[in-house]
Amino acid sequence: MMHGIGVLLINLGTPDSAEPKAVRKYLAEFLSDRRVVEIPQIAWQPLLRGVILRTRPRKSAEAYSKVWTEDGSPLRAITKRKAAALRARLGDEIMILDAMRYGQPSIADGLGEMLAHDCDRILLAPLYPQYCAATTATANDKAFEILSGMRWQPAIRTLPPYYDDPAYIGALKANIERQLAALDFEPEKLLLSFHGMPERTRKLGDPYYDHCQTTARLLAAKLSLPVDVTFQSRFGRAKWLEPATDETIEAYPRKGVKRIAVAAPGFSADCLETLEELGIRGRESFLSSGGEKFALLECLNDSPEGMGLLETLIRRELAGWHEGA
Ligand SMILES: C=CC1=C(C)c2cc3[nH]c(cc4nc(cc5[nH]c(cc1n2)c(C)c5CCC(=O)O)C(CCC(=O)O)=C4C)c(C)c3C=C
Ligand SMILES: [Fe+2]
Ligand SMILES: [Fe+2]
Repeated sequence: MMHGIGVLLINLGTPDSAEPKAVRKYLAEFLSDRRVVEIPQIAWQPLLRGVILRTRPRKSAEAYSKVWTEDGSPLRAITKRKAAALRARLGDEIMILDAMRYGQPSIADGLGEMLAHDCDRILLAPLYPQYCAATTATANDKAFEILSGMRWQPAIRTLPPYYDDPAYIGALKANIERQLAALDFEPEKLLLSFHGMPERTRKLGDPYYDHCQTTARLLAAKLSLPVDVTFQSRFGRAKWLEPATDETIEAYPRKGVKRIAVAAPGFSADCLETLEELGIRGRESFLSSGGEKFALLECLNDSPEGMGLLETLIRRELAGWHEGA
């Protein structure tokens, strides 16, 4: 082999433990990212330090503790499993590592390990199907920030968003249909819930909202049950993308929809936002408002469909770098 090739799978990040102290550290890093909160720092930092970091860590820690596993944070454990499964598919000539934009394992450590193993060509793969500056761009920014200190940089490629890729839509369809077939009831509706962002970010030109709508439209055309699209995880008082997942779920029974399945196609791995917000709080709110049957479907994770997709995407981006790709 003439060139060392590295693939860095990057996901959002997660605290090191479900303790308030670890959650506070994570939130401080996450919410100080100017790509995530687009309020001038002079106005934002006092609010963050004064109010948010005094109250939210305890609340979020409680939520994290409900979904924490033996392998730690679901997001981190699943992303790690994805890397291992991709290694098995691509072979050990290529160095495949997982990293988190916030927290551990860090992008700096991942890149450091690749450079120590003479990788001179590195594919950065932020695992977000829909582009958002608050997720995709900040992951790449972090990697380039680290490279900015190097005299001799590796060559870099970045994985493009894949929100309309037939391989992605096909993987979602297969994964969702497999799970629907295994339910003990027939849902009247499939809710597709995407993570939200401020409406202002959309007005400023971020394509995320349109990417989500395109994914949903292409997927819905391949499924046989009616689909709704909503946005979850609203944070703060500003207007976020609508309609809101929580309000939609609560209103269904009143409108005669009593059996639903919920999927979160924008998340490459299950995490706090799917397992706790949808799977626990969403379920409770649906059932207590008169709903009868509720199922949260798993994300692509390291399922056969999810790994088939990831292998397709990564091989495509390695073309010309790796012969056998
Ligand atoms: C404050 C603004 C936030 C924006 C903008 C935002 C965009 C965004 N986030 C994801 C994916 C994930 N977010 C997760 C957790 C999470 N998100 C925010 C805030 C914003 N997200 C917070 C404060 C948190 C932490 C938990 C909490 O206290 O509520 C996660 C899960 C992390 C985990 O550990 O499991 C994911 C994944 C996307 C795709 C996105 C862009 C639209
Ligand atoms: Fe988020
Ligand atoms: Fe090779």
